[in-house]
Amino acid sequence: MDIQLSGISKQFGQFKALDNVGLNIQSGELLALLGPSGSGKTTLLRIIAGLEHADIGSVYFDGVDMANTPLRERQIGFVFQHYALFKHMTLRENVSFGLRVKTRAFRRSSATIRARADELLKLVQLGGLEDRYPHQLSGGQRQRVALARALAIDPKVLLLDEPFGALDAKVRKELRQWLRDLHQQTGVTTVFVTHDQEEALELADRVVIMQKGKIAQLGSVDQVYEQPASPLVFNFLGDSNIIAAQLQNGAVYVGDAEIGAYSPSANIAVLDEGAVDVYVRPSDLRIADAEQVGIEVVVNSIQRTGPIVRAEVSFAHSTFAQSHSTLRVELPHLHHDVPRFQIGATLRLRLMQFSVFAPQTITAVREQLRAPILIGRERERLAG
Ligand SMILES: Nc1ncnc2c1ncn2[C@@H]1O[C@H](COP(=O)(O)OP(=O)(O)OP(=O)(O)O)[C@@H](O)[C@H]1O
Repeated sequence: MDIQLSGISKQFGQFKALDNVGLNIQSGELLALLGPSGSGKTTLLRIIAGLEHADIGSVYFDGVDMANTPLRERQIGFVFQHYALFKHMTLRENVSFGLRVKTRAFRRSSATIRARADELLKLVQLGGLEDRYPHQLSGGQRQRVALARALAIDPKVLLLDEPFGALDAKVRKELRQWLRDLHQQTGVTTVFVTHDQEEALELADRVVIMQKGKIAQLGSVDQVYEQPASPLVFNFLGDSNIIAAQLQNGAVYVGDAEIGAYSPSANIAVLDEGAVDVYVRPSDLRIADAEQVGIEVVVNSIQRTGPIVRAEVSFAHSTFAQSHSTLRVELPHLHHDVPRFQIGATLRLRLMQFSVFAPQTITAVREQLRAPILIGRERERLAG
């Protein structure tokens, strides 16, 4: 089933939680809603579900306006962060609950319901545990029961609100892969909310990045990662270094070094020549070969954490506007560049991939971020 959201706005008192959101969710798609806390993700999910009403705008399922369709008729499966399983019921009873409470006319026989519950428990890899109670399971197992229960009603849409939010990192990773496989088997249109960009990028077909009640960007995982439409999107999807640069004759310069051509992405207004900010991920910096253009830096520190080597470097030439600041570099520990990252060494770094945006004040950059970042840019703007 496809879902169309058209001009959705929602206000809580004076606060605009959603501001004219339009979105088409394709049938069978796995779509992630990602964004900073308070950006409106859960509100949007609740409006799709019919748990909340939009002040303005409409929700269509397969082209049908849902305005007058109550929640119970929308055939939606939900899973929330805190699995609300019934403690006094076995797993089989939990999963079959939605089928058992249907009105007599729609209820299937006890044997059919039992078989369906057992089949779903097998699907979520809990076959054999049908008679256990929730307290006898791990957190990850309980969350899988919650998913089986949501699937029991043969939902047309599955809405997941931070379904793995309360679980530890390792279990989350396992469940991600598992959810991806499950989605491939069931093909149910699925929308899930997450704070975790890695989770969104790994799981979703497409990602919606929300900012202050609006859609900051919508695209495939590759599109949003490789062609972020704004500094917020870039920062939100991973670590950033920000370097003050110049745009001249279609090329981008850091100091005297031409680091590459300026190729504006389709979704961003073309920038004027002059000062710009270059955004580059620590993992997109490598040592330049002799014939390649590079930015000269000095290695300040090196840290080895498992499979990743992290270095902090500063610009080598004090004439550079960026000379007071540092960049972070990340390399896989077996990478051939690693031995050359010695403290005090002077190296030339190339930017394998970068984005260019209009310069922002540091306050504006910080406001968008959840975590502090290291920034390469001139002092005056640092004060701004
Ligand atoms: N029932 C409500 N009454 C008043 N304000 C609300 C209500 N529900 C949500 N809000 C506000 O609307 C904004 C958006 O909330 P929402 O839960 O949609 O954000 P979110 O992006 O899901 O955030 P988080 O990631 O922290 O869950 C927040 O500022 C929140 O405080």
